Amino acid sequence: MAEEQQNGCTSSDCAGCAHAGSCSSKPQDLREPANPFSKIKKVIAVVSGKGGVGKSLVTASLARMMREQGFQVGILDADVTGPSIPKMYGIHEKAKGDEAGIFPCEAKDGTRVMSVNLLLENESDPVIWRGPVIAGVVTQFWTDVMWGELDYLFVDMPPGTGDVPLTVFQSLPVDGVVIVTSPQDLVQMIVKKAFNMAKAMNIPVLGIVENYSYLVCPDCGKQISVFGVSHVEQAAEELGIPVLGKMPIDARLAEAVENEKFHEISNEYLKAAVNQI
Ligand SMILES: Nc1ncnc2c1ncn2[C@@H]1O[C@H](COP(=O)(O)OP(=O)(O)OP(=O)(O)O)[C@@H](O)[C@H]1O
Repeated sequence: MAEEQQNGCTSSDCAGCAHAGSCSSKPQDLREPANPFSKIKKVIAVVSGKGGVGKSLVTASLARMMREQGFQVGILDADVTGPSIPKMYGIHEKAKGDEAGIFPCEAKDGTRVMSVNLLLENESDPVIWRGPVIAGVVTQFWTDVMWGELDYLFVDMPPGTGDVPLTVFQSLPVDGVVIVTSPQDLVQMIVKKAFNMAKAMNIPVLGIVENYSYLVCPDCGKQISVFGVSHVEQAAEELGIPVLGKMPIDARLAEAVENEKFHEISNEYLKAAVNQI
């Protein structure tokens, strides 16, 4: 539940309310200040309605793309119970800090990364914390991490619309959201939940990425729709947002993740996203 306002409304209720701006109960600003050693121009959250649709891969692909364009880029791994970003880049060191805050670790391409895995004694230790504690850690990745000067900070969100996405949307100055989906019908309904959450929090949805859209047969080059016909254009039109890309199942991407060499990847399927984010 979002915070109670004076008249019993919640801060997120204002988004669709006819009295927004004219009633006495203004939405509470719950934003946390960034660390004094952070100067971040744009914060982009990558969300998905459900798990396993390739959200982390899309987050890292967008970060790589902007890095290739010469921008200073960071990734805040808010997927605290299933962190995958450090391993994708082959980062296994521990993050260091001093009294001013924590330093993000740097990938081989210069991308700055912060993840709970960089703070755990042993990176295979499970995180068995309750929602509010996890949400608190994610907020600290904003307030306590010295990101330095960044053009883009990408936030890899946990799947769904739970505690952490709510905290990120309320506590960080998120400039836009990218939604990742897969072609199944069921997931399209789940996409609307992610879309509606961003809308309720007054955060622009920059577009949608469909993953696992097809597979190219290595012998004949035919595109096979493994998970059924794509409905992403239709869903995007309905929601009034652009399609930022359709990604096939591509062994090259999976290998880069497996071999911890994502800093060498160029994900050409998301080229259209450069001008949208
Ligand atoms: N287009 C693709 N081609 C090949 N492999 C892919 C593709 N997309 C994702 N994968 C692989 O699928 C697995 C799941 O992807 P990823 O971790 O990005 O999903 P996620 O949505 O972030 O998962 P979670 O919900 O657990 O956070 C990873 O091993 C990733 O390398």
